[in-house]
Amino acid sequence: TMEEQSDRSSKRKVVAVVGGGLVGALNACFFAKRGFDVEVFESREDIRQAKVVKGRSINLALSHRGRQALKHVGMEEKIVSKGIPMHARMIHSLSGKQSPIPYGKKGQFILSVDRANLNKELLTEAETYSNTKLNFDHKLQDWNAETGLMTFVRCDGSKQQIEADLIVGCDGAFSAIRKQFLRRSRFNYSQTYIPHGYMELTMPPINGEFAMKPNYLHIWPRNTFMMIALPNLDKTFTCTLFMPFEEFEKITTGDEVIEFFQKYFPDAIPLIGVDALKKDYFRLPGQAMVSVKCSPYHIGNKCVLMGDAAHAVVPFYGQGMNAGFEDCIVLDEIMDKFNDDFSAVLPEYTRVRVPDDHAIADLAMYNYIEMRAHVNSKWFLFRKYVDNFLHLLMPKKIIPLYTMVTFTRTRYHKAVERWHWQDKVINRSLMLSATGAALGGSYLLIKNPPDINKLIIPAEKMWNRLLALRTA
Ligand SMILES: Cc1cc2nc3c(=O)[nH]c(=O)nc-3n(C[C@H](O)[C@H](O)[C@H](O)COP(=O)(O)OP(=O)(O)OC[C@H]3O[C@@H](n4cnc5c(N)ncnc54)[C@H](O)[C@@H]3O)c2cc1C
Ligand SMILES: COc1ccc2c(c1)CN(c1nc(C(=O)N(C)c3cc(Cl)c(F)cc3C(=O)O)c(Cl)s1)C2
Repeated sequence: TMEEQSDRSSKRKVVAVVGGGLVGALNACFFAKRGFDVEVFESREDIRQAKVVKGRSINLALSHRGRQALKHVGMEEKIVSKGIPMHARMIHSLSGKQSPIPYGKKGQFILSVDRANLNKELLTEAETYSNTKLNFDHKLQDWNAETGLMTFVRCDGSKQQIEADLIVGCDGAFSAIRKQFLRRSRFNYSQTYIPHGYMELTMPPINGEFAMKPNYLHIWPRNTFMMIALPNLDKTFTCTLFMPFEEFEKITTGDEVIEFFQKYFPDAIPLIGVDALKKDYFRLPGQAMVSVKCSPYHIGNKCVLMGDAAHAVVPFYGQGMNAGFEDCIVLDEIMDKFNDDFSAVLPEYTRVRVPDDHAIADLAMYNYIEMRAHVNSKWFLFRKYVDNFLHLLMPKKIIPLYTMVTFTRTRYHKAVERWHWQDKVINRSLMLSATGAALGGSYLLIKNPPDINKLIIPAEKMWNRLLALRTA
């Protein structure tokens, strides 16, 4: 049993990782690499043995933070080689016009990776460590924060009691481990379901080739509605449609689906296919998206929450998994600093990581509200041009927020502070140049006044055009 095991090799502490998803599987590698006895407990069956059901290939954007974590356990190369680089966004306008906006310089790209494959590769890597054991069909039902005793239930209804020196809660947004935290005083918790849902649709290849240019993150920004598409190795795209639940509920027949796409994403209809669209759309209902923030992440020297169990974020920054993977590096660095002493490591992890995970949760929610409010293709293009122009003008001074988030390991809360500071600088310099122009202009006007009426119209037209960008 676990007791015997921990008695026998008393020097080797037992770490129980609850949840064998993306973060749990990666964490198992991190802890095994440090020489702990690692036991992973996953409620589902081993996804590597499930018959290859031609299900939907769900994909995710992997960026710098996540790659650094994979690199730490020697997995970066293996995962990157099976990812598809996306060097730019491809903005689809209502008229079907496609405009690329690069993510940055040549080498700056993000990767579209298959979620199921990533999970399988990480589980297999964890298993290569002799001091790691994977336990599938083990659903955590309850655990005791004082004794560290966990109760798992199997699908045949039997129960198993297991204890460990450290419990790492990686059991996702609806974490059972976190339930115990909720019963304790001074535990802060907030969760927000947003009114939008998401639905995945598949865009098949056309004549064996990608239906659209593959090395792009395709976006159809339509204020209230949005669709994005990421490429897969099998030359399909997985499209994610974001729409308020009340809109999902209005569409009940295949024809209404086509009517809706005709209105908002006309160019996507021939690419997905009318029949496929009518069928795919009713495969599953719109899925909910929740944002969870909590603190502290630990209890004593016994338990720590990581990944979505600690911070579920809305996906409007493509950072959820990247942040959860970065959690693993941060904890590992603190373990080095405090020599694996959990009573010092866990409080320090909460102190260091809570501000950053809360910052990315806020950023993602802010971007959701921003995209929903007034981001259509013109405004998206305009904003990114301004970002990139200012960055070109003052590369050291102005770094676009998404660059700090996606291509650096700048602490998330520092990136937000810098973004606010830069916004002030930009607004001030815009004000300065505007007043400068106004003063200079008015001086010239006084000196030789032109026929003012001829001026008003173009200025007003230009201003209205600018505003129209936001609402068109
Ligand atoms: C639409 C959408 C798009 C996204 N796009 C991106 C993206 O582009 N880039 C990105 O970085 N992130 C993205 N994310 C976020 C990403 O999916 C999550 O952040 C990531 O999956 C979190 O990993 P996790 O291991 O913490 O949790 P999960 O992946 O949810 O894994 C939790 C695991 O715990 C298991 N479990 C649950 N309860 C129990 C229990 N009681 N006992 C035992 N096991 C249990 C589950 O079976 C599961 O295997 C997206 C999310 C959504 C919804
Ligand atoms: C699989 O499901 C999903 C769902 C949502 C996302 C992803 C995968 C991947 N996502 C990325 N977002 C950024 C980003 O920084 N921003 C600000 C953006 C935010 C939105 Cl919402 C958007 F549509 C484009 C960009 C953009 O800049 O391209 C990246 Cl960089 S990658 C969002």
